[in-house]
Amino acid sequence: KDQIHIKGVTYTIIKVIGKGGSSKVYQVLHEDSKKIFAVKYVDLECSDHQIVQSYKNEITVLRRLQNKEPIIKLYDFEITPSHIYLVMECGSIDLASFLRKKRVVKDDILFYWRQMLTAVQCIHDEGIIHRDLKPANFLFVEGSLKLIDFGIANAIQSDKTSVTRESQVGTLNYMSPETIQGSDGSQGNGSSNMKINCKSDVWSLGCILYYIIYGKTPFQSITNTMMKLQAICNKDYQIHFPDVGDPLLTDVVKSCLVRDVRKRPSIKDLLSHPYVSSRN
Ligand SMILES: CN1CCC(Oc2ccc(-c3[nH]nc4cccc(OCC5CCCCC5)c34)cc2)CC1
Repeated sequence: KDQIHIKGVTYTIIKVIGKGGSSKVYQVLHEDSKKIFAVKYVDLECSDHQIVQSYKNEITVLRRLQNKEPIIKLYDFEITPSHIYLVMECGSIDLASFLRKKRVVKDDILFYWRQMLTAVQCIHDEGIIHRDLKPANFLFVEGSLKLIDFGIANAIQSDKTSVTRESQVGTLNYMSPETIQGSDGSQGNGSSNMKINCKSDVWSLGCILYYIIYGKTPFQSITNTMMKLQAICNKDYQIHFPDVGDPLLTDVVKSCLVRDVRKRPSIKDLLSHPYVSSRN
């Protein structure tokens, strides 16, 4: 049996959940407690100092956010010069895989939307902006959505070695216009103003909500990368919002996909939007 030893504790590998460049996520069994965990393994051999630091930053933030419900639990970790092991709670399925399998029932949309908003609000409250939010960053754990990562360290792809990889790593479909145009101050070329930069995550959340409602992201049909980027930034390119019989819901998704950052709502605004606040 393949086993992993972390801080002197033995875990038996059940299966590979996902693979990244230099990282893997396993579903493991903790022998003593017979509990299931997810172990994220990062090979630091061929990782430069920058990458090592990015993983350490991700761990620091993950530990700081441990008391927040919508953030994935970290139980233990081990950092050596050659590898990093993170023992985390194991979810049932990530949102990307879930949405590929089935459409969301309309009444569940509000439930998921509220949880995604509160999860992203947690990292914003810690001064973290993800800037690369997509369904694969959200995980179902006992029926509730939790944020798996904060966009600080490298991304993980789903382990579909056999099937063609529909992984969402590196997808541009959720990227905000200001991130594409580099006017969000992330390259230090402008205001590092938190209030404005948080809005990039609101755009991405809007793309996720759009995908949940309509089964595709707003610019998915534009396959040419350059054309896609231009359309995302082009104020004259109208995104269509077909009626789905819930004007409040279409109002929410429309408001997130406003290209003018100043006119785009904040997470706080979205949590007090009638769609969210007027229903139980
Ligand atoms: C395709 N198939 C995959 C297995 C399963 O989905 C998951 C199960 C557990 C998990 C997970 N739990 N704790 C986790 C802690 C960290 C990272 C995690 O995933 C990372 C990455 C895995 C690939 C998909 C994107 C997220 C973690 C995540 C997906 C069912 C669908």
